[in-house]
Amino acid sequence: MQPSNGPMGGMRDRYVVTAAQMQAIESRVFAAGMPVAALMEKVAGLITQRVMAWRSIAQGPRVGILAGPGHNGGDALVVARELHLRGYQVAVYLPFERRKELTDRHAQYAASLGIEVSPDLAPVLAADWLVDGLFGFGLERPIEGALAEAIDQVNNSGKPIVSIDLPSGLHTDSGAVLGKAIRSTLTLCLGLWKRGLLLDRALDWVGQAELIDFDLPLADIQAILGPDPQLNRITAHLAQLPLNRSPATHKYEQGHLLVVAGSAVYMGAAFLAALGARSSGVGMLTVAVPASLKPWLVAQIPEALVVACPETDMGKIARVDLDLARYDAIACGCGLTREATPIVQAVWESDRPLVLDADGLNALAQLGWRDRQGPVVLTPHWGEFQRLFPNLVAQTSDRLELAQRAAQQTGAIVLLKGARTVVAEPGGQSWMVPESTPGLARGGSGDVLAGLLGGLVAQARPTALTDWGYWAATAAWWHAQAGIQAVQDRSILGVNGASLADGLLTVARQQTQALEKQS
Ligand SMILES: NC(=O)C1=CN([C@@H]2O[C@H](COP(=O)(O)OP(=O)(O)OC[C@H]3O[C@@H](n4cnc5c(N)ncnc54)[C@H](O)[C@@H]3O)[C@@H](O)[C@H]2O)[C@@H](O)CC1
Ligand SMILES: Nc1ncnc2c1ncn2[C@@H]1O[C@H](COP(=O)(O)OP(=O)(O)O)[C@@H](O)[C@H]1O
Ligand SMILES: [K+]
Repeated sequence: MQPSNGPMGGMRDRYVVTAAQMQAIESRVFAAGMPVAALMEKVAGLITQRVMAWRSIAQGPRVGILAGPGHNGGDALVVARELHLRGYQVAVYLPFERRKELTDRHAQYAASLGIEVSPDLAPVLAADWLVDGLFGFGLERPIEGALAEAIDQVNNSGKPIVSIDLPSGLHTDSGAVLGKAIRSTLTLCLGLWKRGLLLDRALDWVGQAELIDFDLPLADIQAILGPDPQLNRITAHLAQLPLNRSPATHKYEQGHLLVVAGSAVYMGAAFLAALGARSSGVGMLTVAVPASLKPWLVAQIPEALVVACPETDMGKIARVDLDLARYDAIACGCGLTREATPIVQAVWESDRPLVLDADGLNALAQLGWRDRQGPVVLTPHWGEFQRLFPNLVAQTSDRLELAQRAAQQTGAIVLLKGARTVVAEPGGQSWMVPESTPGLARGGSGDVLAGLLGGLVAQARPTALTDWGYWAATAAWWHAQAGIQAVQDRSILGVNGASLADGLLTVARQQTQALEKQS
């Protein structure tokens, strides 16, 4: 699942940069003596290798190259030259009179080899596949006019497109479309992951994304991002799963999670949260549900201790008569219905670590934020987030920034669910989940995550807030990987509680095997 680009690939894979940070890192490399032209050759050589593996001459002999005025265009022109020398039929679209010097020289040399280089788009549109090297992280202003029309034609051509660094027209930091953008099939991000590529709003443009690791020195990366970067892309390398277990351990040492969930209307939510919790490996699982649900739930998940709570006429939990101090963590909210306020108040008053999801969040939006003794993890989807933080939503649409501001404002860990889930903790650390599947976009997926997260923190018992953020991000990563696994096993239609639970265990096994290989 991980891009494996050299022995250090896994290490660089975790970093996420803005355009300014990338520029600063590259400047250090150039200042240290690496010639710009030499780096361009190296990078374009790696891109060439990758695109040749993607489309061989037999699969697509005619290649159209879109080249811009800056070094993204320079990279593209070197790729054009290399593909030409290897026997592809290459045509270059270069619609800019003014170009950076290095780019200009590559354009000249490509033309001297007999490659068709022109401001005419037609030859490029006749190709089998395209390489987009119009703009990289240097895009400064919206794409308009003739170039915007050309991008429309390219997108409407339906040809497979590989973008160099990022789809031209996407803002490197925000992932927003600046006027017009190329819709890529494959994006080869150069050196370090650009922030904008990992945000939901960019996904329809990015296509499949891969990192081309060109060996940026870790010292230069860390000089700009710090030794312990604020923003991390969470991957298999970072996820410390499954949790260590001492041979002499017993069930209470492995964490005790209380799940408070379910109602007559939303019975399944309690079961799905319990499934997620069970797959986390938690030592003891107690599930508090309305009394009438107990026989059914026990039959579904016999290893859970199911507690029958007094219920209202409508089949909702009336109160939770439990000594909450006994639990290592509480996951509350799945399927409680909108009348969950007294339940949320009760768990809020305990000092136990609390994961609040679904109706727990809706109740919190009604109650308003009050300080609490124990740590809180909020796991909203976009709708719940808007209800909880209308003031923040009015300020920005950047999901990562929103999660960060919400964490700062409340002191909670905020896990904002989406196609690419983001996690932020109040101290400023945040995490982006880089891979997932739209197979997870169906009712119930989030309940499994809430249980999984609860089970994980009940075992890991983090203390520092950064560790809380890390474990929340790990749960989100694990859940997304399980979704990907479930799609592989059961098709995109087959992601459900059972296949997700199976997927969680498969991912845990893969992690164990990867660790064994390393040691
Ligand atoms: N040169 C090197 O050695 C390396 C180059 N890389 C490549 O260099 C790229 C960054 O290069 P640059 O800084 O030259 O930036 P770009 O190639 O992204 O483009 C910047 C150029 O486009 C112009 N421009 C910006 N917005 C425009 C618009 N809307 N309409 C028309 N012109 C516009 C700017 O004035 C500038 O000339 C990276 O994305 C990557 O592809 C590196 O990633 C790897 C190392
Ligand atoms: N398009 C998508 N791609 C990847 N993951 C998705 C997508 N849509 C939803 N998800 C994931 O599925 C889960 C849905 O959770 P949620 O919205 O709470 O649904 P529910 O309450 O019905 O379980 C979240 O973990 C979210 O990140
Ligand atoms: K590009």
